[in-house]
Amino acid sequence: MTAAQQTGLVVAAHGRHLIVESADGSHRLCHLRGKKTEAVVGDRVRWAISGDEGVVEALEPRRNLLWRQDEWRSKAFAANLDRILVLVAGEPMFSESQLTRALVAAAHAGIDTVIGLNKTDLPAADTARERLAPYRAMGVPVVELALKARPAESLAALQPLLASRTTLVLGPSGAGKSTLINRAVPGADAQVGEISQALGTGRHTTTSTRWYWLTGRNGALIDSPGFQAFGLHHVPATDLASLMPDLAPHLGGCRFYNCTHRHEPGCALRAAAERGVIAPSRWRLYGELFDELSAPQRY
Ligand SMILES: Nc1nc2c(ncn2[C@@H]2O[C@H](COP(=O)(O)OP(=O)(O)OP(=O)(O)O)[C@@H](O)[C@H]2O)c(=O)[nH]1
Ligand SMILES: [Zn+2]
Repeated sequence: MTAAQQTGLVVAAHGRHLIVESADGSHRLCHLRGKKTEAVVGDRVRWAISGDEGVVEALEPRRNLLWRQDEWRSKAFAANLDRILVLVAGEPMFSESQLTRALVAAAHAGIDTVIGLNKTDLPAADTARERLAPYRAMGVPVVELALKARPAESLAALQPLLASRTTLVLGPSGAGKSTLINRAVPGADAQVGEISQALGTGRHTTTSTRWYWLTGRNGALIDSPGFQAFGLHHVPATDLASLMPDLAPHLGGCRFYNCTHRHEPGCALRAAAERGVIAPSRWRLYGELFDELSAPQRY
């Protein structure tokens, strides 16, 4: 590190514009030097003052990086995460495909996941709970929440999971992400306002990812848009089963060592699905995702 360099944490990113937070809590608008580097929220960077702004000169090595890759472009969500909280609800009813994609991407990046079932005050929560049964059974913790109807109780349930960790919050539109941030982060609106102003984006834009400190800096939440098109093209199709905790235990039992578990005879995973050990919805999603990931790329 040269004398002029300082270290900082990326707390917001919008294209090549970043907000970097220094150890004293101050924020500065920074730009990335060079075309090759790409920084995301959660990155630790080295930067130098350049007039009123700053230039990010290097990224510290990342512990992990969650990203999605669609057919046409890849997008990094955030780096150096301890956990991903996937927020879902019965109304609007969550998509099991999106949930599974998020869990596979997290497993691929080596990041723990927890599911938050929000809006448990609504009758549709019963169906949502049933749809989550296979996920509970495979060991993904499911926390029941009613962030608007019973905020204190919900935050108390989340507190042990969020404390002293960096948690990325993902979830479909309407699941309650903003409600969570506003309840868990006093002054979240002010933080957003300050950052949007610095980045020159609209106050309510949802196109950028942001870091929020929890009270006393005892952990942080990262809010990120982009759950809808959760492409997994960075995951090799042949790795998919090993990234699905309900399928993985059956690997190694197939007749063919290179079984794709799609059409081969003597497939141990198919046998498990037929016995009902693997839930029908999960087996169907495996097939859909495998075919998607193994299809020839169109670009
Ligand atoms: N009944 C009920 N409604 C809730 C609960 N939590 C949030 N809501 C409502 O659900 C709606 C969506 O919540 P948001 O927090 O805006 O959801 P979001 O995930 O941020 O959605 P986007 O901003 O579109 O990404 C709002 O009208 C909330 O008031 C809850 O526990 N129970
Ligand atoms: Zn097989």
